[in-house]
Amino acid sequence: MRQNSGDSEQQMQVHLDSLTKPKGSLGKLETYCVRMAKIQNRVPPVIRKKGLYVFAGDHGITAQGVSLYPPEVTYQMVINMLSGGAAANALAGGCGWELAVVDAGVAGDFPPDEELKPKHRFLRMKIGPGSGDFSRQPAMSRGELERALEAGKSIAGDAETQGYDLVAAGDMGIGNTATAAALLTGAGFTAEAMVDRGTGIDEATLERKRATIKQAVEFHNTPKSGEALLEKLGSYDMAMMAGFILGLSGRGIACVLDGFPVTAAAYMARMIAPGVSDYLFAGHSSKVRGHKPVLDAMGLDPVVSLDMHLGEGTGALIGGHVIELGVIAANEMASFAGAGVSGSSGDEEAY
Ligand SMILES: Cc1cc2ncn([C@H]3O[C@H](COP(=O)(O)O)[C@@H](O)[C@H]3O)c2cc1C
Ligand SMILES: O=C(O)c1cccnc1
Repeated sequence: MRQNSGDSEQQMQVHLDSLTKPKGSLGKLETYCVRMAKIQNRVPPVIRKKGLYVFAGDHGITAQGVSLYPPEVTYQMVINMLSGGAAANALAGGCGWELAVVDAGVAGDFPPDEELKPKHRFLRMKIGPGSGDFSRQPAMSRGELERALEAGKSIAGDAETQGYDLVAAGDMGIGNTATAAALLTGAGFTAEAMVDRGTGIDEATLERKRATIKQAVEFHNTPKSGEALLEKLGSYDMAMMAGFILGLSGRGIACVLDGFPVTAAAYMARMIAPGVSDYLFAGHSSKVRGHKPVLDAMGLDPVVSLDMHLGEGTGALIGGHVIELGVIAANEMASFAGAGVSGSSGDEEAY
C-alpha cells in the first residue's frame, strides 16, 4: 500500500500492532520495518531484490607499510570475487543477494570479460591505477574526485534499474583502513580513536600507521568538507562509494553499511548531504575500534555485532538479512482480526 502523505511511519506501526503478536514484541525488527516503510513510502515495505556493490581500489598509502598484506592482494581478490571464492560471495549467496564488483581504481588491468568469465557483474569504472600516497601528495585531483563521485551516482542509478529495494556497499582495497582513519581524523575524530590493526598489523606497525595518519592530516590541513577530505586523504573507491550513497537519494532504496571503510565513505557523503542518513542502516559494528564511535556520531544503531573485521560487505549482508526478516514478518503474519485471535485488553507495551 503506497502512502500519499508523510504518514507511512505511523501507518506502519498501526500495521505492526495489528499482527498476531504482543505489541512491540519484534523489538528492533519493528523499528527497521518502520524505517523501511518511510524510505519506500509504502506500508508494509517490500524487499524484492537486494544488491551488494563491492567497491575495489588501491591505496597509495600502502607505500608507507600500513597493512599486513601486499597491495597486489586487491587485484587478486577482485579476480577471486568474480570467480565466486570470496567471503562476500558465500554470504551473498547464503542471504540471496546479487553481487556486483566495481573497479573504482585497482592498480592493474583486468582481462576482458571473454577471458575473465566473471560469475558476477563487473563494473569497469576505473578512475586511475590506485590513488596517490596521501602522506606526501593529494590522493587524487579535483577532476578525478568529481568523476569518481559521478560514477558512484551512476551506480545508484544502476541499483534502481536492477530493481533493488535494498542495497549494500562493500569494500576491497588493501590499505583502506588507513584511508578510512585518515578521512575520519581529518573530519575531527582523533587518530588514537580511529587507527587500528586492519588486517592484523603488529604493535610497531600500528604505531607507524598512527604516526603516518597524524602527519598526513597535518600536512594537508584540509578544510572539513567531504569533498576536500576525499580529494586529499581519500581514494577512488571511497569517493565512488560516497557518490553511490549520495546518488541513492530520492530513489526509495535503503542502503546497509558495512564496516569501518564503508562507514568512513558514508560519513563523507553525510558531510556533503546530511539527508543521506534517512536511508542508511548500519549492518554491523566491526571490531575496528573507530567503527562504533563513528556509527554513534551518525546516529546509527548497528544491527549485529559479531566481532567481524573483514569488509567486502560481509557485515552489511548479515545485518541486511535481519532487516529483511523483519520485513518478511510484516508481510506474512496474520492480523488479530484475520486470524480470529483475541487482542490485548490495554494499549500499553510491557517493555
Ligand atoms: C585476503 C584478504 C581479503 C580481504 N577482503 C577484505 N579485506 C579487507 O582488508 C583490507 C583492509 O585492511 P588493511 O587496511 O589492513 O589493508 C581491505 O582489502 C579490506 O577490503 C581483505 C584483506 C585480505 C588480506
Ligand atoms: O571494519 C571493516 O569492515 C574492516 C576491518 C578490517 C579490514 N577490512 C575491513
